[in-house]
Amino acid sequence: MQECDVDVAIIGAGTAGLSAWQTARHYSDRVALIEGGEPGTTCARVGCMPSKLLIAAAETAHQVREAAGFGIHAENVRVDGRAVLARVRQQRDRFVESVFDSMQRIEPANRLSGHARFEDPQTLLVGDQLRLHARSVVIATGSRPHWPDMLEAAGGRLVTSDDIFEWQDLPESVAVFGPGIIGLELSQALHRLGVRLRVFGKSGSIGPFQDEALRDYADRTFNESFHLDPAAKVEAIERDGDRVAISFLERGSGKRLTERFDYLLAATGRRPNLDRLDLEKAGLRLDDKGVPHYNPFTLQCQTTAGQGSAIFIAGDANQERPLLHEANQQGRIAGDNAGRYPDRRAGRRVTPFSIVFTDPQMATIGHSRRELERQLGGCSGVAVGEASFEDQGRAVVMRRNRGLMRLYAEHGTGQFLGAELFGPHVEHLAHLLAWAMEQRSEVNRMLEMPFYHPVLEEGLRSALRDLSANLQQGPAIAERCMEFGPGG
Ligand SMILES: Cc1cc2nc3c(=O)[nH]c(=O)nc-3n(C[C@H](O)[C@H](O)[C@H](O)COP(=O)(O)OP(=O)(O)OC[C@H]3O[C@@H](n4cnc5c(N)ncnc54)[C@H](O)[C@@H]3O)c2cc1C
Ligand SMILES: NC(=O)c1ccc[n+]([C@@H]2O[C@H](COP(=O)([O-])OP(=O)(O)OC[C@H]3O[C@@H](n4cnc5c(N)ncnc54)[C@H](O)[C@@H]3O)[C@@H](O)[C@H]2O)c1
Repeated sequence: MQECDVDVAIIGAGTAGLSAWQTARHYSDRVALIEGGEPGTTCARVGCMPSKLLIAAAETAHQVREAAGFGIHAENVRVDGRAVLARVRQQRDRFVESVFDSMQRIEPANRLSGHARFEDPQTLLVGDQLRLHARSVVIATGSRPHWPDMLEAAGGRLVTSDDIFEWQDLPESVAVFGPGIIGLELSQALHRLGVRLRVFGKSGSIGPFQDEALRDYADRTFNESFHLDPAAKVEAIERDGDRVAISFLERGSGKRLTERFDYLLAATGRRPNLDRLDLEKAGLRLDDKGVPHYNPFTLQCQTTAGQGSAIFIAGDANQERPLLHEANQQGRIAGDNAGRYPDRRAGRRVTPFSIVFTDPQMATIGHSRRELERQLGGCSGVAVGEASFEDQGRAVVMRRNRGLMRLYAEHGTGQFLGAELFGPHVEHLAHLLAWAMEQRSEVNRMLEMPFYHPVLEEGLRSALRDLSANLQQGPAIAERCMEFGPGG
């Protein structure tokens, strides 16, 4: 077996691994990046980018159908499934290509191919041919789709988000298991492209929402378009020729129904790629799911003796916040600390926030209300402000007046602490709120910011005013339309 010495070894050339490589490279020329699967990153190959491409096509079909609501009639809308999927793949391939281009900048000697696993805390076996000794290691191995055993009954008709972008044409029907983030984005897109579907959940949860008011609102809204039961009673899953037969108790009526679908899409969560790393040989303390204990600011893993190890963990592999911008930022922190090891520095972690690209979009910023109540000693510590998009001026203009937002702040200080949003284009409002949290803004200071008219941000102002009133720091909203123009 070939032996090799490096200063830093990074396992996984995804978003976290690439950003770790770039940062660690500031300290040494001997930084190895090891990729054992398909290069190109999850985001570009099977994640963020192809899913948003599919959503963009679905959104277009929806807008054309909805045009009649403005008095504009586009007859005989036809979705060409083959063309839709061909464009998804064509653009997806361009994104993957741009990742390949950036990888070309890495010297060939530093780019290793093969599955890596630990032999001891500072030695990796890469494939069957190479033993790599490293002063420090970054685990950036990402995650993969995970499904419960009961779904296996669908056999070859069981698919995940890794598979569907390779479809040559849209199927007639899909049963989606998991109304989480991936399940909702893909379900709505497929529905709008003409695929018949039903979405089955388990725990009652919908997307990222923790606030019941938002969850119930989203439940009602999605159910106006397609069947979604967040706490479904599924009795049987069986193969029936080329199809999957699913027997379940219908929501509301409790009637036993059996429906057949072309595919069963498992969107039941993702699990970190840690199980084939031989982590027991790395001398790390693991939690009950096999994830190493690590410091969230340095991303340094703990040894079984509770000391800082020479191993760092970033991105989906640690499951803390499995999102692209987090993988990138965590990769930088882990790469910096692996490069300077045994010295290490606490990295700056940004406000948690996530955006789901459904319509209406869903977003969460900061901590959930339940978490804040836990931290601040119950509901008396947390003030809530809300506003609906149903009568919001700009949303009405665009015929997108569905949704609700709830904002949270601390009683006494008036500091803004978090929000859950469901509404049109809330990706932008979510950024404003995340930036306000980064500035540690108080609600009344946020209200002093300029607001144009007529814009969706005026809806945010209404929620902030409600929050200010509930903090007992501002007046109750009486005649808001008179004060700010129609639809504020
Ligand atoms: C359908 C879908 C849509 C998404 N949409 C969004 C979105 O809109 N916005 C957003 O922020 N996030 C989104 N995400 C999440 C985002 O894609 C991930 O958080 C991000 O890509 C994780 O990056 P990573 O570097 O941790 O992992 P990856 O990019 O998966 O990289 C890990 C790499 O490690 C390699 N590897 C694993 N084990 C080994 C080993 N033992 N040896 C060598 N190599 C190994 C793998 O082959 C892989 O290339 C989406 C995810 C999915 C699935
Ligand atoms: N827009 C984005 O930022 C974006 C998009 C896609 C994915 N992601 C990332 O990917 C991660 C994984 O997404 P995900 O949707 O796979 O996970 P998730 O945890 O968001 O959703 C999984 C869902 O499956 C349900 N479920 C579990 N077991 C089930 C069963 N037996 N039957 C029916 N339902 C079941 C859960 O209750 C949950 O609703 C997300 O946490 C997110 O960080 C982000």
